[in-house]
Amino acid sequence: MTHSHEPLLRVSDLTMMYGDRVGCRNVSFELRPGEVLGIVGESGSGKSTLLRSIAARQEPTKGTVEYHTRIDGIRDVYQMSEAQRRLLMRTDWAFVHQNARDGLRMNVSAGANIGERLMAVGDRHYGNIRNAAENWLGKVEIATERLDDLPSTFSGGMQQRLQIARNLVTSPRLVFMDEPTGGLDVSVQARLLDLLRGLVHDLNLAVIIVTHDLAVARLLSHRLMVMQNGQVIESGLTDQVLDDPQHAYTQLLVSSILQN
Ligand SMILES: Nc1ncnc2c1ncn2[C@@H]1O[C@H](COP(=O)(O)OP(=O)(O)OP(=O)(O)O)[C@@H](O)[C@H]1O
Repeated sequence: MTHSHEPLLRVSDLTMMYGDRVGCRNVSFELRPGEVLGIVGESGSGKSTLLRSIAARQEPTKGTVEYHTRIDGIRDVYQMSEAQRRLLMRTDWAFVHQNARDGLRMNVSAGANIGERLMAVGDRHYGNIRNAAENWLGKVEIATERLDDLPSTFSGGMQQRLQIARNLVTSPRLVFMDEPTGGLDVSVQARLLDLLRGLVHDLNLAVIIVTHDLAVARLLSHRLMVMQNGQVIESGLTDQVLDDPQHAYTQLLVSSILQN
């Protein structure tokens, strides 16, 4: 069991180069259980590169990502075997994509999308799996009578909520989110944000969320990292960073939002 004073995740000196081009450079931070970290910055600043490198989706050029696993204690995720890393990614970790289609299987039912992740961790009891799927549809505010429908018959907001249910059914402790409300109508975004905030709080999830939307960052994150040209130029408590930005770039980012 992880004690709350121990970090769940430790990222040290993470650098990702694409040839000569910097994706992200020298990023270090720790994340505790239940903590929500927002990564903000303009397009091309390295947010997605950093997220992918932390989430074991793209091996960095340099640096380490250590995670406090339930079974083996602290492990460097890039030193794990492929099988161990895959297991981690579909049990204790989750990844919510901006485009729900990237995180769902569109040719199987909503219920199967949720159940599949449970089966991947060894659950074989059909009744239990169906109950869990129904339960999770309810939690993400989708009518349970839609259990056997294909995700392609869902609205964009419903697909995103289904993706969240599929991700959370295995009770992960760390969730990566890449612009989870991007591409949705403003009213749909607000409802989704509300739902996410409730789930993150109720399930005590640690989250790393990439967003270019400072309002989303403010609502969900405890702490913020501001990126520019692949580097973290400012970090701190969300309210501190947004209300009293120290770096000129952060000041510009905050004031440009306020003017809109
Ligand atoms: N697969 C790739 N190959 C080469 N260069 C890449 C690749 N992915 C990203 N980059 C470069 O790395 C830098 C950071 O890009 P990244 O996509 O991480 O930024 P971002 O902040 O997530 O941007 P956005 O908000 O537009 O998604 C950019 O200069 C980009 O051109």
